[in-house]
Amino acid sequence: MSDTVDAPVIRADEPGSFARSVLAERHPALIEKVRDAFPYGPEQHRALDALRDNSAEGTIPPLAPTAYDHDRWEVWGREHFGRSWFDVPFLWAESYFYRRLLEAVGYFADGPWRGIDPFRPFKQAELHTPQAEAELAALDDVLRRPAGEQAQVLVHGSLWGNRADLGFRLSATGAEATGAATPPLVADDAEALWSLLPVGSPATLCVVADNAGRELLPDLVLIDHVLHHGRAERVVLQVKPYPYYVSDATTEDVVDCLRRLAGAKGAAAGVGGRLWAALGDGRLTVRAHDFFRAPLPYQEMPGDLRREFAGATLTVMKGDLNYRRLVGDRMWPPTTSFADRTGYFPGPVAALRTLKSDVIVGLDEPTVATLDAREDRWRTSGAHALIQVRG
Ligand SMILES: O=P(O)(O)OC[C@H]1O[C@](O)(CO)[C@@H](O)[C@@H]1O
Repeated sequence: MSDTVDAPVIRADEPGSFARSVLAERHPALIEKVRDAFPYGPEQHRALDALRDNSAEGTIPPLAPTAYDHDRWEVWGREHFGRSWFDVPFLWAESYFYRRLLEAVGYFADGPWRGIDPFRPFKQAELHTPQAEAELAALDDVLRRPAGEQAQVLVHGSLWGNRADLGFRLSATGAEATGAATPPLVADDAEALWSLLPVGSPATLCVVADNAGRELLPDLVLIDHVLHHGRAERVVLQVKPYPYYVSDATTEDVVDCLRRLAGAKGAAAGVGGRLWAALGDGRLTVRAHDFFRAPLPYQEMPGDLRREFAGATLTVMKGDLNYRRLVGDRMWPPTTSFADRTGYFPGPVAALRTLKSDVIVGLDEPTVATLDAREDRWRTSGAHALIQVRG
């Protein structure tokens, strides 16, 4: 690890970079989308204007001393307050932007808007699109196939479901946005993943969720498969403790997805019913550890979370943000070993991720050469995906 540990931390200081486009283009667009989705009052409009102006040109302000979780952000932000949003680590800047956005809409304040998820309308809409309907209907066929085939299809469903996040679609176009074809994976350790969960083993699977809506539905179907076919005795689903990165799943989103499944027709309803029962008898647990909304890499996870991961037979990290936090949000040479980068992780870990930011490790030379030769934006377009495992 030592030869690559100095890979540059990703920041948005370079005009034209992906990180810059997220802060300078996606964030203002998101503010307007949230503003339009709710009948907010003048105070919230003023706060949203202030956030829009500040995050475009200003320096990063600390939270007010009376703010919810002020003390924690004082520590997390010590080195960054007073600097430009573009000069601090990209991971930190995005995370703090979402914290400020919640503040602007009154999420933490006493009053009627307390606890109202500003992204909920978008997440809910996703559950009722024709695509979601078709994906649920397709389960009638998929769940009749042999178990091994189901496993293969469902892990890919969960993987490509990650392409569906709203933040990404705020700027993606064409195939990137609609999620048309799915090319071969740039790394595919699916076999290693399933070998860690043999049928009949008393495994505990931990799934660190990413997006709600059209990603969480296939995640839940995959979890049902694992429990139903005896590949794990217990599953822990980790979600965010509050709304984050537009579409990240919270407990409320899990409940919405379970209701959607249970209320569907055919095989999907069976999945919903089994998962509902699994929550009732403790085979499935939902947790929302506070660290999941920290602007930090997993290498800095607290002891209780470390122990929790250590107790799992396998932890599956879903999505791009979890990948950045898992391997470190740096410009690693793409052939850097995934096993080395995740060597600190306290147990076997798998990443299921579509490529939506600059970070990438664990590729072989020929794959990198082919991608570089064919596409300018293969790291960020969302058109490619990977399954990587460290056993
Ligand atoms: O939902 P995912 O897969 O974690 O993707 C989130 C990604 O979207 C972005 O926030 C950009 O919108 C990336 O910076 C981030 O890694």
